[in-house]
Amino acid sequence: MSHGWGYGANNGPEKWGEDFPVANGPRQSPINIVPKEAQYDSTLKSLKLKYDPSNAKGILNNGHSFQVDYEDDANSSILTGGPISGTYRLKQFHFHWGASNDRGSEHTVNGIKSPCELHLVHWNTKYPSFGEAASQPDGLAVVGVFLKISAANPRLQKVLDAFDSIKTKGKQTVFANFDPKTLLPGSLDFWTYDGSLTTPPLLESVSWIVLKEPISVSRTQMARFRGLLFTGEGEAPCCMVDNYRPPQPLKGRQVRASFK
Ligand SMILES: NCCOCCOCCNC(=O)c1ccc(S(N)(=O)=O)cc1
Ligand SMILES: [Zn+2]
Repeated sequence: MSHGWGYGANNGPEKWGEDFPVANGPRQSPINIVPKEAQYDSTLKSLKLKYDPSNAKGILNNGHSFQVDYEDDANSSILTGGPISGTYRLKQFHFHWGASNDRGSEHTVNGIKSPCELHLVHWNTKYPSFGEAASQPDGLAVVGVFLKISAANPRLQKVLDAFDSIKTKGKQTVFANFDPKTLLPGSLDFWTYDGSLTTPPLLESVSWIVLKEPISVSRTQMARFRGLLFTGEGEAPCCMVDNYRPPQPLKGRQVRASFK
């Protein structure tokens, strides 16, 4: 692709392999999760998420999604337990969503898409930085949470209220004092498997931890996600929708479940 990657017909997931050959690698993400084929693993520890709301820095429209960035120069917002060993620091969280409520998530369950999926991105502190960790097979851990259409989710309000300030690509604004733990469902039961970043550079460095229980989002709230733009100020506007990669071949990987 002469132009940058995206989600359009000319630069979307079917084309990413041209610039990023790992797109056809052995541990690509997302995947379709088939609960009946997941193996319950009693040795999996419970997930431990300890977040410091004051680590929240800003919210950015990066032209592919929007992300909330966190201070990661200390072990104050961390993930431990689950399938991982050691301590992983929260770097950012972001979402993927569809143009309509019948699609939008990256992982699917029994082939079913959700309208939206939240990703909380963490990096292994055995490496000096996120960038270093991102190229290591045990470098990253991403917690995925499905959003399903139901009552409005008040926990999303602060994020939604920032959208007017980050409508176009490259815009960012201060986003302080936010605890991502408030975005998690009641149960931390999860599926886990070895995978990759779901956007270029598609690095095969992610321990995926996908929560079984979704959180809610209303139709109106989803409509506000779709008001963001892929495009920059002054460019012909293109709505930020369908920014999801479809499921990739499992290639013999085992999906484990933390629950029976
Ligand atoms: N700059 C040093 C090397 O960095 C390589 C990592 O790529 C940087 C930008 N991408 C990401 O950080 C990044 C993070 C998470 C996900 S996802 N959707 O898999 O959770 C996809 C992409
Ligand atoms: Zn993501």
